[in-house]
Amino acid sequence: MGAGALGCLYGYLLQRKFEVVFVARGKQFEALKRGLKVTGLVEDFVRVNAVDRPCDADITFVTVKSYDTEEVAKSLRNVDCGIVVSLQNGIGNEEILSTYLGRVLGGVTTYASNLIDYGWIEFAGVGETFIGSMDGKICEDVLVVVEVLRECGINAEAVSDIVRRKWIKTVINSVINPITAILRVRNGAIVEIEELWKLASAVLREGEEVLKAMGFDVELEEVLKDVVTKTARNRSSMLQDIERGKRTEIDFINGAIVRKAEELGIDTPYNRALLLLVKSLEKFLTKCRS
Ligand SMILES: NC(=O)C1=CN([C@@H]2O[C@H](COP(=O)(O)OP(=O)(O)OC[C@H]3O[C@@H](n4cnc5c(N)ncnc54)[C@H](O)[C@@H]3O)[C@@H](O)[C@H]2O)C=CC1
Ligand SMILES: CC(C)(CO)C(=O)C(=O)O
Repeated sequence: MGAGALGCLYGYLLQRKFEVVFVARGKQFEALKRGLKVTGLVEDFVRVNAVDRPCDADITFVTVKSYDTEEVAKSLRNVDCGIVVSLQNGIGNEEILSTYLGRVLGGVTTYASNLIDYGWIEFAGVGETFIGSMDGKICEDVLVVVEVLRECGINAEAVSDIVRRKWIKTVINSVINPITAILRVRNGAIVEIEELWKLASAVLREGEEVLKAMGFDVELEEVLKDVVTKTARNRSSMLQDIERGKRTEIDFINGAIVRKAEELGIDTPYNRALLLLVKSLEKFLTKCRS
């Protein structure tokens, strides 16, 4: 559901063994009717079953941007969508999906894909995929989804701490994504420029404080350094959105941290500033285009 960069990558890998339907829209739907081109780690061109509305399924992987989740959740009510798995970044998607649908699982993936053009993705990185239920139980649905992914050669693991993992990934994204998007730099700049590392550390500390108050006591400095170093040449997804004049997922990343911090009585001035800056940038770019 949402056959963009990540959805097409998962669809491509899953159709090695299973029947997959790619739910797309607009120009992407038109292009996928002709086929899917994959470059990067794999060079391929395959026929795919592309449709422009949801359909019945045993498992539905939700891969739209977070700001489209509610609309998608509503449209999935009209079909039997089976087990629903969010592979999205940010906080709140599973909660939105659960408002409208049953059997919703959370997912965290570090597989990487870029949309080069309509109907064309770059398979940019093999990673890991963690699947879990939001209440922490490793139920039958979790095991089924993990088995399906593994059968297709996707590195997948059933976990009992998906909420914690989602928050950790969100805190890492809350540092890298807005800073790179505002300054229009690649991820590596965060460790290469001393002042940026100072800023990144301050944002990170706020995220860690919120996580601690939630009961997730984690030290993320080494994790942040590792992600930045391994993705040094990347243009973060938020930077790419800003460059394309698209809306970003800031409300579900830094916005989620700010809201949780307010609930817990914690002040997060750096996160608030980044949130306001990226939201201003989105508005400014929209104005420039019109
Ligand atoms: N691209 C990547 O490597 C990774 C992405 N993610 C997360 O996965 C999610 C998706 O990211 P991308 O694939 O990069 O975004 P994307 O923008 O390439 O793909 C989303 C697709 O969903 C489509 N869509 C939205 N509403 C729809 C609807 N109602 N019906 C049909 N199609 C609809 C959009 O047109 C778009 O093609 C985000 O939350 C992102 O943060 C997570 C890990 C890696
Ligand atoms: C890890 C990182 C920052 C890699 O670019 C990412 O997840 C993103 O760009 O959204």
